[in-house]
Amino acid sequence: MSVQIQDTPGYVKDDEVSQVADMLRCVQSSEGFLLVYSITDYRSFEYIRHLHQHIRKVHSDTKTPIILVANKGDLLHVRQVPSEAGIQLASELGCSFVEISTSENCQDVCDVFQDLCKEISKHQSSSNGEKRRGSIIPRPKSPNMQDLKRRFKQALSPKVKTPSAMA
Ligand SMILES: Nc1nc2c(ncn2[C@@H]2O[C@H](COP(=O)(O)OP(=O)(O)OP(=O)(O)O)[C@@H](O)[C@H]2O)c(=O)[nH]1
Repeated sequence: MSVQIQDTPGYVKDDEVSQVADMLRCVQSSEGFLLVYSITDYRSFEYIRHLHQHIRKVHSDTKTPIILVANKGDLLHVRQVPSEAGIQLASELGCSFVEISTSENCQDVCDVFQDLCKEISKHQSSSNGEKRRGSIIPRPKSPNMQDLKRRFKQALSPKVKTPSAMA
């Protein structure tokens, strides 16, 4: 699997038409999403719903992989967004949730990207499976051998014309 990562701007104003168009293009070409906010910035948390709506506009499939990521987990003394709020939002949006600190634990970052890749791969194989199932042409029923034998014998036997058939 090859991975291409696209970082989008933190905030995109709705009246910045070209920025919105750029973001929608990026969303369109993506197969999975990490929605990241900072636990020290309530505005970044609130903005997640907005980003999620943009994704849904483009990917109506509710199974498109999305992970909600709460970042800056090391800055607990200036926390504005409780973990519970993140968990609640993730459940509302139907996605998974993780709280990490990119500056303190780079393994967390690797893990979250790996988890997203796994979800994308699972999603791809399940949607490919659905496509395949939808395109299968039903196989003809296997012939009834007794019936075939009977018809074969009938075809070989000399035809006797009955009087009624002659009339
Ligand atoms: N303490 C701490 N600081 C962090 C963490 N992650 C990022 N930062 C800092 O937060 C600031 C913003 O980080 P960026 O990586 O520019 O964030 P961004 O999401 O790209 O921001 P946008 O440009 O708005 O998209 C930088 O000063 C980072 O060093 C973290 O986990 N802990």
